[in-house]
Amino acid sequence: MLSVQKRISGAFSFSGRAARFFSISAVSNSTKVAVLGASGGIGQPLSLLLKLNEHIDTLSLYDIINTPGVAADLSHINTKSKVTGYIPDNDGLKHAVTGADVIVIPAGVPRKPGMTRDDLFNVCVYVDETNAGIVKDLAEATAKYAPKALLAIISNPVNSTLPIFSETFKKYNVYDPNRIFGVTTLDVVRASQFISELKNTDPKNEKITVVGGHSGVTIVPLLSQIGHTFTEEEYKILTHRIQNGGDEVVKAKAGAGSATLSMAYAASHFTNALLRALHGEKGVIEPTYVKSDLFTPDGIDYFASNVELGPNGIEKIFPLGKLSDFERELINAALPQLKKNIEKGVKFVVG
Ligand SMILES: NC(=O)c1ccc[n+]([C@@H]2O[C@H](COP(=O)([O-])OP(=O)(O)OC[C@H]3O[C@@H](n4cnc5c(N)ncnc54)[C@H](O)[C@@H]3O)[C@@H](O)[C@H]2O)c1
Ligand SMILES: O=C(O)C[C@H](O)C(=O)O
Repeated sequence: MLSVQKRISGAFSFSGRAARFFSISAVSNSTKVAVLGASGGIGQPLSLLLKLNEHIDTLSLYDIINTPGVAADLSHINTKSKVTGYIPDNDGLKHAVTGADVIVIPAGVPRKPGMTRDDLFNVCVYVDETNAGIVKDLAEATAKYAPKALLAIISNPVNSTLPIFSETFKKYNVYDPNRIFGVTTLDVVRASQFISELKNTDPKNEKITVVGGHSGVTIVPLLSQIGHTFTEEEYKILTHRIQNGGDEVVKAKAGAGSATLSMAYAASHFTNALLRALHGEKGVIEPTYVKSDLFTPDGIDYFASNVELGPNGIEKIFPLGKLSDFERELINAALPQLKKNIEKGVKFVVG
């Protein structure tokens, strides 16, 4: 775990006549990141990107299949982190998460054409496992063996899987809402790319906040806040494309899954933001789906908005800021759907 203070005694020899001895104090940057679902379409490229991350000392890969091979392959890359692969045998999940500072979770089945993300909640793919069941099992293990880790949940439907994590942690009396994040970064990445295509700009300069949740109408890009002028038609087209970016990929992959490479990039970006904050960087702000009071009066306990990250997770949740009439309508359309998705996740654990 990070922040273990180590006292290091070292001998530094100088060439020539003098040889001097020093004793120094240093913070051990022993940072462990675990990926659960590491052999999958997202898990593998994400693990590759994390292998390149200088903040990470130990990369722990867990999946029900193939992780020894993925870990062996990645371990030949000449970056500093040590890679270990675990499968369920021999308490693999326990060992994979124990001591982790950050746990990233892309475990679960992806959509096929014609499905909604919500359909993934109940679809049985792995014998008798659904995404809801997979996430609950992983939440239980995490609550038992790594309750202090920062958690980044990618598994769909994110609007419901985050509440499953929260309710499971409550059952184990280890719930800290500041440490559990639903990853909505792909919506932000897409928004920036789609805007740059329309405006012929460099996407890296297109910073956009996407709020709400992570499915269809619950994805609300705040296009009025970015300093471009759009026609009403452009507003509608862009918003529709950002809300349905996932469907674009699912359709193009024609039954072979959903976004994996762009998602790995997005998850790597978000994980890096968590790590930067863990390592003491100030002012790290990312849109993410979290336990939030912004819409509590509407009966909604989770909402994505800009969040400032710190060493213990959420430092501050920012309000949405000034909205256009169009965006207010989008939020109004998002709330009932989000409420249903959240209730479904809570019910799955609480009954
Ligand atoms: N949040 C987002 O923006 C976003 C974006 C893209 C995909 N997703 C979601 O991410 C999930 C994974 O997508 P994918 O394309 O990588 O799917 P995939 O089928 O390629 O990979 C999923 C992996 O999870 C593993 N797995 C299954 N049960 C497990 C368990 N109990 N413990 C550990 N691992 C387990 C599988 O063995 C597989 O390797 C899907 O639910 C998908 O909808 C979310
Ligand atoms: O669309 C999906 O099912 C996967 C993911 O949520 C996405 O936005 O690409």
